[in-house]
Amino acid sequence: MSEKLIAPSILAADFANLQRDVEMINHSDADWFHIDIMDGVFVPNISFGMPVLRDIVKHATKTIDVHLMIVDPDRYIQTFADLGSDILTVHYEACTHLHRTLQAIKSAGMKAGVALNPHTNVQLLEDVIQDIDMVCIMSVNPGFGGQSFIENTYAKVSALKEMITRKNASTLIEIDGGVTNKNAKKLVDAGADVLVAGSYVFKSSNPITTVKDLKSLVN
Ligand SMILES: O=C(CO)[C@@H](O)[C@H](O)COP(=O)(O)O
Repeated sequence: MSEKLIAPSILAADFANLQRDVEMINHSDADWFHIDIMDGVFVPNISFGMPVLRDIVKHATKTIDVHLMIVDPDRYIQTFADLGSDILTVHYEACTHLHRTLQAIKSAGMKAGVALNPHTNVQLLEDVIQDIDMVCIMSVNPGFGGQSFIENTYAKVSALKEMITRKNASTLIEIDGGVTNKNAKKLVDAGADVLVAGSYVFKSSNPITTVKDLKSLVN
């Protein structure tokens, strides 16, 4: 079984102590930085943009996993590559020409991810799954941290895993929203490879221990 990865979501960090929180992730057992970019149009919230990402990248020593919750993401693919994103995830619901967008992300030197809102059926990816490096299944409605996990996610993960295996693809499955020690093992057992955790890590009394425990729970 391949190693399961933990990606703390910077959205739940203390933005007045951002360098401290970035260094904390550097020194933890976490694998990736998960960075949420929200435009206030695709989702009803605005997070932060390029200058903040640039400064995170300056201090981060791990993979930069950027999740774009924005309309018309094609406009910014090269910008996020230049800023140092390793993985760029766009929303299925925001892309008219998803195949073209995936090609553009890869041509810019990044891994290409596709995020699915809770209402979006995984079967819609059947014809492009071999072109996708990672599918991010949203287990909350995107836009805010600290929401409750949607239970139907387990069934989506199993269905997607079945498709990936059947198509002989090497796509990773990432889960984003409401991840805690209560659902992590069940998600991995269903086929998840990467767990994004925001509030559960940053609002805990000892984030380093929380990440360590989460990591060992799923490996
Ligand atoms: O994309 C999002 C929210 O839209 C997530 O990345 C959240 O940041 C996860 O936060 P928690 O649910 O773990 O607090």
